[in-house]
Amino acid sequence: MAALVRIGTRRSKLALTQSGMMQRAIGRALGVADADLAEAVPLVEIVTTGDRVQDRRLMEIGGKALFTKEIEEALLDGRVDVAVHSMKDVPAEQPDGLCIAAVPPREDARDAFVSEAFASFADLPSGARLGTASMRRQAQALALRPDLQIEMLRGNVDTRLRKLAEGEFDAILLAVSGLNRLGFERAIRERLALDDFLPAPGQGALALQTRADDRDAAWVAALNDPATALAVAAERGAMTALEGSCRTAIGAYAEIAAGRLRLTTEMLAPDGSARWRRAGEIEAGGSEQAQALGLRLGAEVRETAGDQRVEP
Ligand SMILES: NCc1[nH]cc(CCC(=O)O)c1CC(=O)O
Repeated sequence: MAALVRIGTRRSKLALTQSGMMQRAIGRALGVADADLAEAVPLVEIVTTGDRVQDRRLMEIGGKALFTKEIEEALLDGRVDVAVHSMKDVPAEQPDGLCIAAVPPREDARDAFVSEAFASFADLPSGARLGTASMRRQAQALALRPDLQIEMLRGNVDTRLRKLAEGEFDAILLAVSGLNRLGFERAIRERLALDDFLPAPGQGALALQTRADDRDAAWVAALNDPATALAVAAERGAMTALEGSCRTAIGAYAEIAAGRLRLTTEMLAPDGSARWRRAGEIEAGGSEQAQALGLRLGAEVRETAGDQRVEP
């Protein structure tokens, strides 16, 4: 049987797990039998610059776009037909010829507190070593607990859990969604309140990226969850207005309740000493209005916060 849809994927366990989930979903949408899945909807592994360069040079040479560049080239060349990304790693702008064609239902958007010795964030003793590479998590943790010692924690989810087990940190923060998908939910000691740790824009959601021509293909449309797509459009609108990058501490979270789309977005000083937050809601409708809500609230935050970027 010939390949119907080829999925380009990074090789990290999380990427392979997420791509495998979407492989099964695309197979179902196409009516492919389980036995034919690997041939009809193959996973094509691609190593990205972001995977090769695992140190602080990454921020200097271009940040999160480096996790998607080689996969986008494969899409544009026609070597693969779809890529599955963690939404929060997808830059604001799509390259010419590509689009985010579907946003599947979201996992838990919250951050997880992971620790061997301590049951919750509040239980951390004064001066405890908290591992994270995220400006946002650093600033939000320090806003609540300026006494903590934030330490750089890089690598994929397995590497981060290993470094915790080796005793380099008293606790680390990771996305609940990644841990759940990888089957590590037992590592989670606490799911942190959305209000304290407002998630990264798109956290917990996936993005199905295709060539612009495939935007309306039936197998793509079947995977889209309109409520998640709307929430993510609002969060990413805020991200755009806030010029979010690895060098800024920003958060955005939206959800639909009783037909209304409610967005909260914030920027923090990197040391957690100040926090600028806005919330607003509109009737849930089109993704353009959702994005406009994000752009408006994000611009308001940006206006009051000023430039809170950290120089590389
Ligand atoms: N930047 C790393 C990254 N990109 C996506 C996820 C998984 C969470 C998700 O689905 O948003 C993670 C790991 C983490 O933050 O713990």
